[in-house]
Amino acid sequence: MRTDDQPIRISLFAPNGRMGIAIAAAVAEDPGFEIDADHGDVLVDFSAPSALQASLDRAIAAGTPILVGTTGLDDFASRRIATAAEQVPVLRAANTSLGVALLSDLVERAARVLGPQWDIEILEMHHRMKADAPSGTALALGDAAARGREAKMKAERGRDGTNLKREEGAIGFASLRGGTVAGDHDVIFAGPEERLILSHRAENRMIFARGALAAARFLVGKPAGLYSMRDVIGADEA
Ligand SMILES: NC(=O)C1=CN([C@@H]2O[C@H](COP(=O)(O)OP(=O)(O)OC[C@H]3O[C@@H](n4cnc5c(N)ncnc54)[C@H](OP(=O)(O)O)[C@@H]3O)[C@@H](O)[C@H]2O)C=CC1
Ligand SMILES: O=C(O)C1=N[C@H](C(=O)O)C[C@H](O)C1
Repeated sequence: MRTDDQPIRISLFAPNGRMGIAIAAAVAEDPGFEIDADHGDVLVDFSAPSALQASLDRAIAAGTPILVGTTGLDDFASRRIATAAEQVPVLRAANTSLGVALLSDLVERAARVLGPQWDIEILEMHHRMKADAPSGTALALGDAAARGREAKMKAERGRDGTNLKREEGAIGFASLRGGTVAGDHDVIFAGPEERLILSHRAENRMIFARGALAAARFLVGKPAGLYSMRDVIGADEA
């Protein structure tokens, strides 16, 4: 049994990926953590949708919390996560940066105050190697906006063609890819003759890695359940 003065042991499900390497670097700079491939206090999964069930099974078998940072997950995957969260603590985060956790709260509030007359468009840009589009963060910010409006999400993705007039209440998504961009997100509220733009710029992947460690620290000792980065920063209590 781990005591509070011992480092939190992190098991990386995908240690050789870009995020696996970044998290190992974040652990190396923080004496509060260490890597333990087989006996972690928290399992950290930044991999691919096809690996989700294996990582959830591993956490359940070990009885440890799991951080799921993988994006591109569909509704079926969401149900798998909810089922796993009945047995172990699961924190699902499309974006583990603390800035985006706060942005999600701000977007929800802005959407609530501005109402459906203000159109919402979400623009994201990422590096050329990214597999999924729109980014998980963009979709999660869209969900936050829909919650703020108290409306079901009506997504407009990948516009191309004619007769594309916006559907009332829709949330639009656009994706750019190129270079080494760690992650840019703009949530654009377009109203009559004015725009409000809430933006986040990830300048380096280390922000996701350090946020992942904050999430891991949060998870230690928690009961089974589904958690988010908003729980980590206490956004819903503010
Ligand atoms: N939540 C957040 O803040 C962030 C989330 N992400 C998300 O994290 C995920 C990983 O991103 P990134 O590290 O850049 O991607 P990479 O492609 O660099 O790494 C993915 C890793 O997952 C492994 N992997 C893939 N499929 C499987 C499988 N079926 N079983 C076991 N391991 C597997 C790969 O191993 P191999 O090469 O051997 O196949 C590789 O090591 C993506 O979904 C990305 O969108 C990224 C950044 C931040
Ligand atoms: O693949 C990435 O790199 C990132 N993926 C996450 C996403 O899909 O939102 C988070 C971050 O933007 C970087």
